[in-house]
Amino acid sequence: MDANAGSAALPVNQNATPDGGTETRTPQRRSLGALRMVWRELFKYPGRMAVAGLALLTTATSTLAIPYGFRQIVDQGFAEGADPSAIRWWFVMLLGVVTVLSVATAIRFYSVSWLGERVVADVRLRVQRHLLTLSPSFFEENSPKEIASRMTADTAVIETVVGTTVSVALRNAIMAIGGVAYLFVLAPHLTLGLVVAIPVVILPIAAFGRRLRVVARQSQDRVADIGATTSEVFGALRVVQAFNQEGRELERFSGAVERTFETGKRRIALRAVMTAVIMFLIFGSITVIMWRGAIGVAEGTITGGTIAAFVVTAGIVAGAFGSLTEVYGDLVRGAGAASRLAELLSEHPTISAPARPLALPSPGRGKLAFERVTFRYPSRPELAALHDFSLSIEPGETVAIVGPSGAGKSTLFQLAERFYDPQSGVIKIDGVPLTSADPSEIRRRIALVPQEGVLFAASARDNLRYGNWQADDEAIWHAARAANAERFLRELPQGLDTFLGEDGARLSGGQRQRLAIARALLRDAPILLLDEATSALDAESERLVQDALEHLMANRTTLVIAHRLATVRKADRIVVMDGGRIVEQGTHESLSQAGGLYARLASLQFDSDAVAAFSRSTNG
Ligand SMILES: Nc1ncnc2c1ncn2[C@@H]1O[C@H](COP(=O)(O)OP(=O)(O)OP(=O)(O)O)[C@@H](O)[C@H]1O
Repeated sequence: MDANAGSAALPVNQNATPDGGTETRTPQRRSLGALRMVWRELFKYPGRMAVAGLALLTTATSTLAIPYGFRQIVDQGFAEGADPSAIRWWFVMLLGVVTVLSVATAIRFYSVSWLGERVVADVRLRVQRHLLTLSPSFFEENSPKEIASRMTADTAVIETVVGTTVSVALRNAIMAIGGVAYLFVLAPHLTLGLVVAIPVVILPIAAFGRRLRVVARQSQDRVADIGATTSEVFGALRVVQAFNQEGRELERFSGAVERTFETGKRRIALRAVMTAVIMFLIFGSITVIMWRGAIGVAEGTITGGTIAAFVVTAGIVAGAFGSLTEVYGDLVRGAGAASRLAELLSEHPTISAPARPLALPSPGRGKLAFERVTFRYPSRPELAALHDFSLSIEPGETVAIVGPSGAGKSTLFQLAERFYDPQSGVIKIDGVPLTSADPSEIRRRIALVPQEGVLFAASARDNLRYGNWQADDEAIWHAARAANAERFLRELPQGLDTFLGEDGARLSGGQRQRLAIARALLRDAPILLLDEATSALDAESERLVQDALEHLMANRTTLVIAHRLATVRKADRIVVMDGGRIVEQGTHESLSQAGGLYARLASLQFDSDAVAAFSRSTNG
């Protein structure tokens, strides 16, 4: 995958659910080699693995010791004239084995599951740490939803592999091998018969199991459809009721419910048949063995205890083989999940610091220059978002960028933050080309106020400190005051500790903007990139935001994508862009009078009455 060539899109996740049916796309994905990444994580915990391994061995051997105990008890305990002390001894032994088995099972379960949880935690951390270094362009081409599914569902599959599958595989392999060996010791003839019978029992069960999993999956998908229909209807209940569509929506829902029922019916029918077949095969083979055994007992070639031990061991062996047939499928699913995570890890950041980054002058002056920059987004190589673009902004200057949609205004910000590198030309901060500096240094010189004040699901304090994690409460209140955010912050139920909730749903648009401004104030960077919100605010809120912006822009180099008349009028210079080029430059007065693109845009975009009044006043 070559992210630089703009083809960073990951293959679509085929199936990241832990419950089966993973269809991986490439043969390479089918190989279990992808699980190497998981083993490597696992081997970081050798002590825990040793405990798990020991417990595993103990449970497997003590499980096999149970039929041995049975044999002794039946042959000696139930025999006529048996010695009571011998009986006690064998029962005590059996209880001892059961105790060891129980304790070892608990230890095995805990250590193996611990490893599963730990490995998944480590993988999640590793992937997240890596993803945070990738450029925003990666997330344009790969949906965050898809990546989130890898972080949750795929890692859950890996947890199953480590926490269950591997343990099941090892334990059952030991029990199958040990069990068959013991069976041969007990009754070689019967065992030969059993060796033939096991595949006859196991194969149909495995085949049924696979079919059942597919149908179970379809069943789950239908249930998910019900969920989707429900959330859609209730999410838009006002529209549904306003258009009197309740009846139609119920019909649609009933369709989804009936389809779920039909799939469910197929699943339970299959399960019913499967149960009958399995019961017949299992109990049928036990009956046949017992029958052969009974003949052996009658002929005096075998003891009752041996038969008892044989049946119990055969059950254990059959169960072990049954479990082993499922292991491969689980491992393949795990390998698919691991390779999807490995893909994320192998993604190289397109933007990184040079080996020997140049230091930016300190303290920063705030000069920002674009020199003959031509830039095409990797995903749209045919279109130049900036075309031979040059613009130099002096320290402390405020430049307003105006232009129609798609002119390339936001692209300037993307390049100034070095989220992308241009194909030609250079961008400099304080005379240093961005490609020669450390990206984190560059970004430290910039405060960004996006159009929509982004709020994180955290306290108001942390949302503000996003600008500067070192800021104390005094600095926070100082910034809040300057951003006209103090009053509403003080009125929050727990002040700065108030949780702002996902998407900051508890704040109005204007309040969010002022919070974003306060955050940028705390950042206290020499360069300000301000994307003015287009959302209309009421007059009072608008005034508060404008006033806050003035505080923010003071003594800073400001590049503002302007949507407000007040902003362009205060700017030192207005740059009018179209098609990735500068088409006009000047002040509001000069550009309004020039009658070009700016004058046209201004009359549409800004408050037209105000522009008209302004034009009248300057003309007369
Ligand atoms: N991430 C992207 N990938 C591909 N093309 C993009 C991307 N972002 C913007 N473009 C394209 O680049 C051109 C410039 O876009 P840009 O966002 O800079 O315009 P803008 O002037 O900010 O527009 P608006 O005012 O609508 O936000 C447009 O043609 C746009 O379609």
